[in-house]
Amino acid sequence: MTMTFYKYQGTGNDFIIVDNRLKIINKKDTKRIAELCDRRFGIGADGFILLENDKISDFKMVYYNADGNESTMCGNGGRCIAAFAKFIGIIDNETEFVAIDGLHKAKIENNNVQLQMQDVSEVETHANHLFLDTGSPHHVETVSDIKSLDVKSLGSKIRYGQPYNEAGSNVNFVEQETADTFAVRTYERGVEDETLSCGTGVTAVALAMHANGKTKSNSVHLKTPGGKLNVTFKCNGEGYNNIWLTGPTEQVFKGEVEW
Ligand SMILES: N[C@@H](CCC[C@H](N)C(=O)O)C(=O)O
Repeated sequence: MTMTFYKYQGTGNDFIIVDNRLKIINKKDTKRIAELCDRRFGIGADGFILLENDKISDFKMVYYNADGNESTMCGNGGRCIAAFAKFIGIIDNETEFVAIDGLHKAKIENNNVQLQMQDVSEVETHANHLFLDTGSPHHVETVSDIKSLDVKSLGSKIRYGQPYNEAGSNVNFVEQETADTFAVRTYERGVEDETLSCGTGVTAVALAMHANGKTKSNSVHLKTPGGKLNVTFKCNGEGYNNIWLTGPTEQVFKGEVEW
């Protein structure tokens, strides 16, 4: 069967997106998803996303990591699928859709997409890092000289180490630049490498840096290797709500491939 796909990127985090409203895809074929995400033998992407019908919201987002396994929430993918939903005409400039972690609102202005993230009830503070779940699990560690860090090797040790083990965590390294600006590099589980940007990752970094007092601002700028993102939020004592992730998205190309 020939499948039409669209390639999107959000600050360099790239995705294959397929309109699966007519249920054309056999979702159990995770081997084929991994092949399509392969950067040498396939289309190449950090993740594979299906847009499906939903009974209570505008559409459903189903997210797979580049390894072919369905995973938890993807923030940049959520921003890209909102732009795609507008492109195929099922929404206008505002939407509410469902993903694995629940309902998300999104607002689109030209190529810029704002995505509301789930509330975060707890930020765990440990001796050398913070840990929180922003729809996906994130380890956050402050470093100096972030540019020269070997993110793949350090990230993979943490991702497979205690207490995360096989289930794993995404790993974010962060260096403060100004009172409300942080440089971030992320090792993504399921890609098993550094990606150019991670939406749930920068959301985790913004909240963690507020929780540990490194910033007092509730509008935090995050500089990733793939571009700039912004996270705004309200602090409600222990946790955070009204969390919005904002940044650019782009449709890179459309293609056809055998499924
Ligand atoms: N790129 C994503 C995160 C995708 C999920 C992650 N790899 C995991 O398995 O936890 C983002 O933009 O949030």
